[in-house]
Amino acid sequence: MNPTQLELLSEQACFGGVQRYYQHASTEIGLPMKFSVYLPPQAQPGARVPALLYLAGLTCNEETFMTKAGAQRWAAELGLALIAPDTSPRGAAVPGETENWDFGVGAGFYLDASQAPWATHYRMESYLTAELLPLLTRSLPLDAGRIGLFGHSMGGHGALTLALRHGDLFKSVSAFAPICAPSQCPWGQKAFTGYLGADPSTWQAHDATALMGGRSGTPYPGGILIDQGLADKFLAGQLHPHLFEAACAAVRQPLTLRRHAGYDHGYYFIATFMEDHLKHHARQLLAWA
Ligand SMILES: N[C@@H](CCC(=O)N[C@@H](CS)C(=O)NCC(=O)O)C(=O)O
Repeated sequence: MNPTQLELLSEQACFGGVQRYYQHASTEIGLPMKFSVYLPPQAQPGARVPALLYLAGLTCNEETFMTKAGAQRWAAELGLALIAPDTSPRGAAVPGETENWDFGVGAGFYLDASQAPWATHYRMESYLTAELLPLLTRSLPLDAGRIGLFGHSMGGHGALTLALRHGDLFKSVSAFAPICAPSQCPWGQKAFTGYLGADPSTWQAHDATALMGGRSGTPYPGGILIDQGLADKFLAGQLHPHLFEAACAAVRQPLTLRRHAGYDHGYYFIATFMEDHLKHHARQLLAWA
C-alpha cells in the first residue's frame, strides 16, 4: 500500500453527513493503521470544515468513540468533522504486547517510545501530529488551521499533552476524565517506565500537570474544558484532576473542571456531556456563540 493512499473500508450516511472507516500504511508506525472520520453535511469540495481529533482510552480502538459517544448528531449541527485514530500500533510483534490491557496494544499513551523494543513502532505522537493530520487535511475537506483536540482517560492525557506540546497544530482542547498527572499514578508510571525508561525526569515532557506548571503564559486563552464523574472508579487512584487544576491556576490558564455526582468512567458519561464539548470547540473554531 502506498503510504499516502487512504483505503476506504466502509462508508455510511449519518445525520446528513458520512461516517467512514479507513486504513492506510503508516510510515511513522511502520504498519497499517485504521482510523475513522465523520464528515458533517457542511464538508464539501471547496468548503473546508474545522475538525476535532478524539483520542480514546485504554483498550479502545478507532470504532469506540464513533459507535458509543453520540457525537455525530452535534457535529452535523455545528459543522465539525470528527477524527478518531486507533490507540496503539497493532501487529508490531513486540513480545508481550497483548498481555496487559494497560500497556502495549490498546495503550500507546500518545507518545513516541524511546526504549527498545517499543521505539520502532510505538510512535503515536509523531503518527498523529506529523502524519495523520497532515494526510487528512490534504485528502479531505478539512481546515488545517482549525483543528481541535479532545479525548478520554488515556486519550484525555493525550489531548492535554499533545495540545501543550503542539500548540501550533491545535486551537482548542477538552477532555473527559483525563489522566492528568501520569508521572504520579500507576497507569502512567507503568507506561512511562516501559516506553520512556526508568528515569522520571524524562516523563515530565509527557505529563500534563508538569507541562502546564512549566508554562509562563496561558497556552489556551479560550479555556480548557474537563468533565469528571465522581463515581468514576479510577478517579482517586489514577486521574488526579486536582493536580492539573492547581497547575492551571498557577499559570492563570482558564480551566472549567466540572465534577459530576453519580457519573462513572464509561461512555454513558461521555455521551451525556458530548454536546457541551463540541460546543466548547465550536466557540473557538467557528466563532459559534
Ligand atoms: N479493562 C479495564 C477497563 C478499561 C476501561 O475502562 N477503558 C476505558 C478507557 S480507560 C474505556 O473507554 N473502555 C471502553 C468502553 O468503555 O467501551 C477494567 O477492567 O477495569
